Amino acid sequence: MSVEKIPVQLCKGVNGLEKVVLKEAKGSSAEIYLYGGHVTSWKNENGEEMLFVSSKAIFKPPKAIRGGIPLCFPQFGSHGSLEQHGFARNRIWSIDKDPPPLPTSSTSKAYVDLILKPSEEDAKIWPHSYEFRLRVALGPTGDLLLTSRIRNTNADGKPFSFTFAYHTYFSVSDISEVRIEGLETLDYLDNLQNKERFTEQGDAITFESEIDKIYLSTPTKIAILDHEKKRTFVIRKDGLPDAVVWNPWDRKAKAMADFGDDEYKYMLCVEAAAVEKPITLKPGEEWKGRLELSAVPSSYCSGQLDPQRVLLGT
Ligand SMILES: O=P(O)(O)OC[C@H]1O[C@H](O)[C@H](O)[C@@H](O)[C@@H]1O
Repeated sequence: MSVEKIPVQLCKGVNGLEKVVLKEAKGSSAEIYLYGGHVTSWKNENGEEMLFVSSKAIFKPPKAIRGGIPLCFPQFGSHGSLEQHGFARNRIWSIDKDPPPLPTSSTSKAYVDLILKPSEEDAKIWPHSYEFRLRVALGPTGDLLLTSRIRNTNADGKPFSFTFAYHTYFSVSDISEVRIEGLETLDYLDNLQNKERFTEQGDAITFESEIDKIYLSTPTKIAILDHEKKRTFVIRKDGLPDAVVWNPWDRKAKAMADFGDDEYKYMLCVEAAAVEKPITLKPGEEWKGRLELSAVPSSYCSGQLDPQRVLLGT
């Protein structure tokens, strides 16, 4: 079904960096910087900000913006020879004026298509040709939809492999009042223990110290319950089997120049990712990774919310 697209507004953001503003008819909005193809804002129809961006975020290349949804490609973390999280989040993307059609069930009218291709410099550090197309869309109920399409365009017949994450920083009212449903009993690699493999215990994940875990082969849906705000973020993902959970806590927060000392209390990263099993593409092949974020009211007080309903619901 073709829907008439709302024209994209391009304007100047922090430090004069260009950004796209998306507005959906019922009032939800999003902002995406061409620097990094980086979503830095997602507001619901009441204008409430759902994502966390540090008050000390630098908004100046080559440093990635601290917060929002950094794109980790072609490498997640230090799982490889490239710089931490690869380089897609440190490059200037372009608006893709004539993208290949993207079959989607969404009736979204507010969306933008961005594209990143390697520069000659990039080819020196990662000797491959690719087209990375990102569509950011607002759904009719204010959901935020990200679709990444990465195609191998190598002319030399060479395949390439990569790891990937949507490194989402969620805004939370108080990290000690947050829990994650959907990752119970899963295996994970603990970045705080030399990436050793462990098995998660059987109930919701809560937070009282630094956490940096890559949960493996997770369900499609994960719920993040914010008790104080009575709000549940629901993550739906496709093509991204893993999920990274990260909060730096106080010591690491103090060590990050672009992060406030106490900001760890107000954020939580739950990152839809493909890390354990790198994705390999032959020339001409394309990978698609989808992320759908929604924020639903959760009558969570005294455990009334039935997380299974949230996770198993439609
Ligand atoms: O500071 P950055 O390069 O953005 O990385 C921030 C964090 O990203 C991920 O969550 C990794 O699992 C963490 O180990 C890392 O500290």
